[in-house]
Amino acid sequence: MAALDVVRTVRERNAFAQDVIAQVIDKSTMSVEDRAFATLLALGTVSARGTLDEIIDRALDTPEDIFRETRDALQISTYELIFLGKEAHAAVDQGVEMVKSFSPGPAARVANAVLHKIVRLRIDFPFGNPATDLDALARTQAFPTWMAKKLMEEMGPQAAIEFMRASNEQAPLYVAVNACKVDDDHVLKAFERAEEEVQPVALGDMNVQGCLRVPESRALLVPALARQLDQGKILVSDAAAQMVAANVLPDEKPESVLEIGAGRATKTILLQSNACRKYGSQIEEYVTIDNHAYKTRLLEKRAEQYGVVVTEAFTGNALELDNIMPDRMFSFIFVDAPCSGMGTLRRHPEIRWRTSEEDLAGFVETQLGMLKAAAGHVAPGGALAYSTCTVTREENAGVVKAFLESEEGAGFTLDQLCGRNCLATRLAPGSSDAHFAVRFVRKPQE
Ligand SMILES: C[S@@+](CC[C@H](N)C(=O)[O-])C[C@H]1O[C@@H](n2cnc3c(N)ncnc32)[C@H](O)[C@@H]1O
Repeated sequence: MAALDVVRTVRERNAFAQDVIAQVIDKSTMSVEDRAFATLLALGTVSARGTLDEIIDRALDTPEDIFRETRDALQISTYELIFLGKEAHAAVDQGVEMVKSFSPGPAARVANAVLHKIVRLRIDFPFGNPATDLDALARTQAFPTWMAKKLMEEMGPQAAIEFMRASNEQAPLYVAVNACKVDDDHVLKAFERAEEEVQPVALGDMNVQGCLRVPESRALLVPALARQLDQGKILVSDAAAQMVAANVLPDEKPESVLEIGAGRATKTILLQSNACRKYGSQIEEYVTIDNHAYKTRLLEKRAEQYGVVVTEAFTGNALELDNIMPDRMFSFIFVDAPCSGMGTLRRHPEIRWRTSEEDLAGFVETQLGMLKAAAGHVAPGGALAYSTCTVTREENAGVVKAFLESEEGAGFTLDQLCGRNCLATRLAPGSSDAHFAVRFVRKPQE
């Protein structure tokens, strides 16, 4: 029933599944095992929603007549039948019980009939040959066809299939040691005392300093470790975000930083923590901007919790930077751009079916607009970094190229990050999300 609550709330409020899970499942009194299963079911159902709807529609004469609540419950049972291979009777009975919990009459009879039909349809899934039929291939991975096609075109078939498979896995849990408050040893000892395992993290050939993998997510419920979180000593964050934050800062400590798209402060905390590691202290003038007031409020609260210096937190449209902070220059600007988020589908399962191919052009316009708006505020000799958590060519290399070819980008050159033109992590089972970052430098005499 908890999974049903999540699926329904995500749909009704257009909410993020992880936020709803945090409220509905993480705060419940269910056992650790029940919570883990409800989370798996909720995340799986939300991420496969479009494919599940298609299967449900195949089992209905008039798909538009079914109540939305009934469909939510059917999606969960269909997910169990098709993707978890659950035994037919158990999945049907459970689905009918779920529907009865809010509508005991005809809706439960409809659910029973539909689920029996889906049991019969199951043998034909994915309704085509995945080797030759893209729709069938997309169904096997519960991806929208346009997304599967795009991944195949950009990555090649094998890498695309691996990427889609990995997107359906459970995301690993990582924490960052907040060097603004403690050193790594302090946190390692806390885990040791709590008898919980943590592992250092390397992505490819790079160690990510202060990044720890926590194999058992329940470890963070242990009071002593939960306290480390409450006290802002550790931060839950994907390893790729940590890797970007560890490597985009310039070699010399910047006098002032502007973070564009600062959201809820995750990168703010990571960047200031890495400033402590790299320069021995936080950046004294640290300004942020995001276009959502509620995120700015949260940013200020979290900055305080994590002991992180934020000198000014603006709410506003970064495309209009010239009006918001005219003539103001920064030695380093970090653009954490809004993007399609396709490198984070494990953590944000709703993205898959909420994003359309047409949305990509809108993201590119904003990303390029942010870089162009930021360009005039980078001090001569200063640096400008650009980061996304996606894998599409147009949002990553495409935006970089378009910026360098633009009038605003003409005064910049692409810098090296760890000896390469860009940082790009790959999504793989048991590893980090896929993030992308580059850094430009403004020519001194510009
Ligand atoms: C990738 S998210 C940033 C995540 C954030 N840096 C963090 O680590 O928590 C991109 C952010 O850009 C913000 N954003 C989108 N369009 C914007 C705009 N035109 N001006 C300012 N911020 C914008 C979004 O609200 C979102 O928080």
